[in-house]
Amino acid sequence: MSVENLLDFRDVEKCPRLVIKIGSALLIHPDGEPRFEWLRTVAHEISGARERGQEIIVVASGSVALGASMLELPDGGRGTLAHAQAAASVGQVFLASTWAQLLAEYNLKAGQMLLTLDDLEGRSRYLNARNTLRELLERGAIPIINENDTIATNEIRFGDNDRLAARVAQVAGANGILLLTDVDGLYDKHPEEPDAQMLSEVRGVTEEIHDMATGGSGSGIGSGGMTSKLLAAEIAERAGIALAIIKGKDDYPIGRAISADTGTLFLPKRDDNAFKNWIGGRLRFSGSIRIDDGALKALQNGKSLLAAGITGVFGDFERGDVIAIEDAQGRMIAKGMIEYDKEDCVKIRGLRSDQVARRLGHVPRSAVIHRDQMVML
Ligand SMILES: Nc1ncnc2c1ncn2[C@@H]1O[C@H](COP(=O)(O)OP(=O)(O)O)[C@@H](O)[C@H]1O
Ligand SMILES: N[C@@H](CCC(=O)OP(=O)(O)O)C(=O)O
Repeated sequence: MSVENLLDFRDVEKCPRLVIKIGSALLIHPDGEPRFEWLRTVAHEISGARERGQEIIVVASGSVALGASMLELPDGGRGTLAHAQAAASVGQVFLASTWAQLLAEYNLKAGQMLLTLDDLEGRSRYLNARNTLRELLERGAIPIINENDTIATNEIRFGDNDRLAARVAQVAGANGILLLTDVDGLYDKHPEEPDAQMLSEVRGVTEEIHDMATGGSGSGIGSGGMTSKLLAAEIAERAGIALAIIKGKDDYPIGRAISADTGTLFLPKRDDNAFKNWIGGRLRFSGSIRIDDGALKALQNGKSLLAAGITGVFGDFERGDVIAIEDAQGRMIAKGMIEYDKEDCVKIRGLRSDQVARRLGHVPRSAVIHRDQMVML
């Protein structure tokens, strides 16, 4: 299962989970008015994807540009950090409600997540983001993600929604990322230069590729320019996720670019199971969990590990550590990222889910180790 050409981004088998990033320049006219009708065509495409069974996550820029126009701030709100933060605060309310309204026309629910890149670095916040994304997707909602610009500092200036999209894709275990922007793809030099040529495929974001990006945003509405898209492509490449830069200006932009096969596709280095590869590659564990025969059978059938099947807890570990799973005879049968620390595991071993809630006094994660975060040996 991996994306090898642009057409595959629409293929639910090859790309069951897709991140779509929409740049500010697409969302807003130069006079600051939102492009509602255009956005409705994107909502239509998202609903079509959901109907095909594809899970969609949206990374939506535009809060600063929208808020700047609403607050009548100069320089698109990017003159000072205080302006950008105030603009983002006002613009985000509008941005999120616009998405909610347009998706509702297709009977879809929007779930807002405001993140900073830092949120995805720390282990427990990473896990929280991962679980929220998973829950939203399982319930058929569309996560609408933006930077938490009212507190972010560097990100708001450098337009890191491109990198945020790549990190979100990694956290969500997505198979593909589409960066929709106001240019048809990556050109070998600034697209306004007369002999500039578009690249249709990139294997490896080398120095030479980075050198092709010049300056910041072309429109002056966005902020990252091609530079931040290439940084995103590098993250995606390493994470084993295919990424494409496509033109998003026209109505129904995704279908249009994909059927015409125009855009720049960045091929991933490995297959799309980078997270499991990472777990599978772990050689040292801070602890282990012993399970009974019933749980062993469940795991062999692709299920998650529940507290009820745990018979022993060894070593010392924190939530988010990769630990070993042993069968009743003490043979290591799997590795996985654990959702509880050692102390809680001891408290809940052998308990049914309703008993776990009572024992810990809070609503727990349904699984002790989720199947997406487990590798059988
Ligand atoms: N080599 C290049 N190929 C394509 N676009 C480039 C290149 N170098 C700089 N750019 C500029 O990057 C812009 C896209 O970035 P940006 O305006 O930040 O869009 P978005 O708001 O979608 O993130 C293009 O409009 C273009 O002017
Ligand atoms: N988070 C900011 C946008 C940051 C950003 O990456 O912008 P863009 O280059 O237009 O995708 C906002 O909502 O205005």
